[in-house]
Amino acid sequence: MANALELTAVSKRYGQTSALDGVDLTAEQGQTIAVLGPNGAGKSTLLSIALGLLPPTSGTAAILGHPPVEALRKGLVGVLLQESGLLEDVRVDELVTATAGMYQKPMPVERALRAARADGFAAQRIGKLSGGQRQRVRIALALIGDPRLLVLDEPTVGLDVDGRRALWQEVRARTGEGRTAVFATHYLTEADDYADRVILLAKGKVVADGPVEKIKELVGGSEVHVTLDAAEVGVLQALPGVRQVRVEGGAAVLRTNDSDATLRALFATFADARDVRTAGTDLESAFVSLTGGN
Ligand SMILES: Nc1ncnc2c1ncn2[C@@H]1O[C@H](COP(=O)(O)OP(=O)(O)OP(=O)(O)O)[C@@H](O)[C@H]1O
Repeated sequence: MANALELTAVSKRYGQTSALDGVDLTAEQGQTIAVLGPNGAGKSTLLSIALGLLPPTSGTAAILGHPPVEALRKGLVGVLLQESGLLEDVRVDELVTATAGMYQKPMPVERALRAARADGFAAQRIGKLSGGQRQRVRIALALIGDPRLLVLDEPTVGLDVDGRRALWQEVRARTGEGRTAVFATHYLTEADDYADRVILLAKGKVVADGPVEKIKELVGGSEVHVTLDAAEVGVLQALPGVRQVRVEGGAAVLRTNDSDATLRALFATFADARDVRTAGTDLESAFVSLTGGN
């Protein structure tokens, strides 16, 4: 069975900027994959190259065994890009119906509208819609071809709770049937809740790739959060067990292999240590640690 998506040694340069640097990615059919990374990490560039919308400087991309442009032409892919333009003067149902006509085996228009929670304003002109309603229309357009692969760039931006829940319900139903979804997001909880696998990008490189649990394990240990009036990072770094220190507002966050030893030394060294709490590694901490704290 062909992979849903395969990127091999993909690099993209814009002048001096290296947007992607030797990225390999293989997505099997039936997976839901989240692409995470700080602003400018290369997520949109990766998705655009995967879709054949942007040529790589080097490397290759394939969708279900086809060159991306051919896969798009065959209607195998549904796409939602950030803030893509929509025709303003047509009704929502007219636009979705016209788009359905471009696919060989589209899903019924009503079903796509319902799945995207756009059925309540199907007769409205697009020009009159709110930002979140427009995003629902983009989702309906991504779904209408009943594609084997969905590629979604920050799909839940601007969506309310109901819209988000509906989207993930649809994605789950589709991957349950062996279809594939790849989405970029800044919402780590979405990756945690809905992705089988996370690809973590930083400065154009894949810094981690695997199930959410594996990504958390990569960082390992636990964290001690503490408020101090004044403390030098170097002193905190030297406490027993501590592997990494970062400062968040007035609090210091110590990543440690031995939270008991760290806590004992912390209280012995700093009389003003307060608001102390410890936590296991969550995806956010792993993200910060693996992407260099951006
Ligand atoms: N058309 C372009 N011309 C020049 N540089 C670009 C262009 N598009 C992207 N870049 C640069 O490539 C890098 C990756 O950008 P990209 O948009 O892929 O990041 P991203 O991870 O999607 O960011 P965000 O989270 O902000 O959406 C950035 O340094 C960006 O400035």
